[in-house]
Amino acid sequence: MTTAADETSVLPPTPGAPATSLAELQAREITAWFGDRKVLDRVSLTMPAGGITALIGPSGCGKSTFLRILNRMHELVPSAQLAGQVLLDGEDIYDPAKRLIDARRAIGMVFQKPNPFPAMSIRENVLAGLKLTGTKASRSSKDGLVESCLRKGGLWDEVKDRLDAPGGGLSGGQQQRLCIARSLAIKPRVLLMDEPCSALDPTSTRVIEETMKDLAREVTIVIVTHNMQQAARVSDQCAFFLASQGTPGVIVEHGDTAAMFQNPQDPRTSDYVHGRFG
Ligand SMILES: Nc1ncnc2c1ncn2[C@@H]1O[C@H](COP(=O)(O)OP(=O)(O)OP(=O)(O)O)[C@@H](O)[C@H]1O
Repeated sequence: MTTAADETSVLPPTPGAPATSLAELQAREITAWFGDRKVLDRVSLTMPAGGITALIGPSGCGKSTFLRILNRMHELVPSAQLAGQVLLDGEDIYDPAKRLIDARRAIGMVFQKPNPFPAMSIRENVLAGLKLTGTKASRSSKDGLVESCLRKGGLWDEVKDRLDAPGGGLSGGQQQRLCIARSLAIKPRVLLMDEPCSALDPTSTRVIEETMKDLAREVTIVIVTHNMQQAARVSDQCAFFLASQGTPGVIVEHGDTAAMFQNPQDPRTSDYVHGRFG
């Protein structure tokens, strides 16, 4: 179980630090186990800087596991093991010399179920990452951060007059956008989204999709989705995962989203994207 505290237990950016550049994320030969059960086998994927990569595939093929490996959340599971590399702009986040906290700071995560701190105000939710790490910031810089993150999360206009109202009082779609704003407050270079719209209605889903497209200008996005229309609408590239008959998950095919949907190279991809299984 992942909690909101996991999501925000990261260091805030250094005050006055320059804006970060777009980052490429590269997974190399990732193999993952839970206990002695191998669930991913030598999965490699480059997620381009400033692009939206969608991870698609049937239930149980390892998409969420792969996503959680991308910001070192897999290692929170006691039985979990891993081989391979995850390179953020060429530097392996699993290098023993690297700090876990730096990986979590650079690579944020938004979960399937919106998980704001319900009793905290909207403003406090956005600032939760700063607060948890005890970082001092002036009232005016916090105000600016709250506004910019809520704007980027596509929520500002709806909440600007009630920033002190509890986060738990927002609708599901608004709560998810609040979680996006909260993850942005620590200025991640990559944002991982695990089925972020699966608990939302179609209108909220479209608002989040528009928010994602805007965000991709400044943060690399990787999204797990079961919704093929959503993958087609939002992503630049797709990776199709499959774990056939108890074998570990692999990427069957990946590439430009339009090509994956219109002219897939593998018949299994064609069957999946056209809804013939999964
Ligand atoms: N904490 C865990 N402990 C043991 N096995 C796990 C754990 N989490 C996932 N698994 C197993 O790893 C495999 C991959 O699961 P994962 O959740 O990554 O798949 P998925 O493609 O994201 O599925 P879904 O689309 O249903 O979310 C599955 O067989 C699952 O049962």
